[in-house]
Amino acid sequence: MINDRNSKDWLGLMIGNSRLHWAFFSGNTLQQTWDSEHHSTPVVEGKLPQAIFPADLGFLVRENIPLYIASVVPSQARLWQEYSPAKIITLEEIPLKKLYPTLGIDRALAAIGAGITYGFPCLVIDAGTALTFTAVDSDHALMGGAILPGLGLQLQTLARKTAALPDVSLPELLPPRWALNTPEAIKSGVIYTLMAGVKDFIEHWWTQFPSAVVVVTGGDSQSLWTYLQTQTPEIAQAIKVHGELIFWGMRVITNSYVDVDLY
Ligand SMILES: Nc1ncnc2c1ncn2[C@@H]1O[C@H](COP(=O)(O)OP(=O)(O)OP(=O)(O)O)[C@@H](O)[C@H]1O
Ligand SMILES: CC(C)(CO)[C@@H](O)C(=O)NCCC(=O)O
Ligand SMILES: [K+]
Repeated sequence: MINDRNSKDWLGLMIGNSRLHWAFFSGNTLQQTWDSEHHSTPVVEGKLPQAIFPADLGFLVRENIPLYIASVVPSQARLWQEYSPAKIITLEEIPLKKLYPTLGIDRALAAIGAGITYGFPCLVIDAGTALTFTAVDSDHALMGGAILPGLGLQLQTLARKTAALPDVSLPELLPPRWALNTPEAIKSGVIYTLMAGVKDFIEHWWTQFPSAVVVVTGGDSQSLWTYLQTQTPEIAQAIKVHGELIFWGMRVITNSYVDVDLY
């Protein structure tokens, strides 16, 4: 029950480049997730701002509730340091091998979340502000990955850095490849080339580890999967979409993760 004040309650906060991603857990059970805007002022000591919570979770404001923070935006993370129950998750705590020091904590958490949920080896594609590939082998070692501008960022950058190109948003469905107007031409160019790249990375991954796990996560994961489903249904059917991978990963490194023998 969400409204029982429970000593096992905790919050997870993933600070991404576009926005904040939140999760409310009771012990191991993920109760609810939501997103909120980046903050501009520091959090007052010991008190979370009401504005971060959806209406039905307002009761959490009054509790000294533990908060686990993972951040890829240092200036945003600093705003939370006065909240004393907060703990920043670092790469050293992630039970994966061969992580390099500047690897994004979001990538490491999503990779461990994917491995624990679906098994190793696994490839995570995070379709967020940036789109990342993060591959982990059967020995739980980082094989490597890649970073490129995400779908939304590609569209925004084109509009911002050119005189004649307008802002366009991601379509729900895969657009026609051969466009006869400017907005459709932008959508086609960005989406078809990004999908070709995604397909190429997945196929390469499968040459390394035939039919191994591929999971798509992040703000644009559902759109990406819908486009793939139209363009290459055989690949879409073979991969998974999971919106909460990072929080699955966070659960592993919090004290409340007690019920599973991980390895
Ligand atoms: N309300 C929203 N605000 C911002 N982006 C949104 C929203 N709804 C969907 N999106 C899509 O999500 C994408 C950003 O993904 P996400 O929210 O995972 O990024 P993020 O906050 O930078 O997190 P990360 O750093 O983990 O990628 C954008 O390209 C956009 O198309
Ligand atoms: C690539 C992003 C921006 C994706 O959110 C983040 O994981 C990050 O800032 N990474 C640091 C660089 C790296 O992962 O190699
Ligand atoms: K930067």
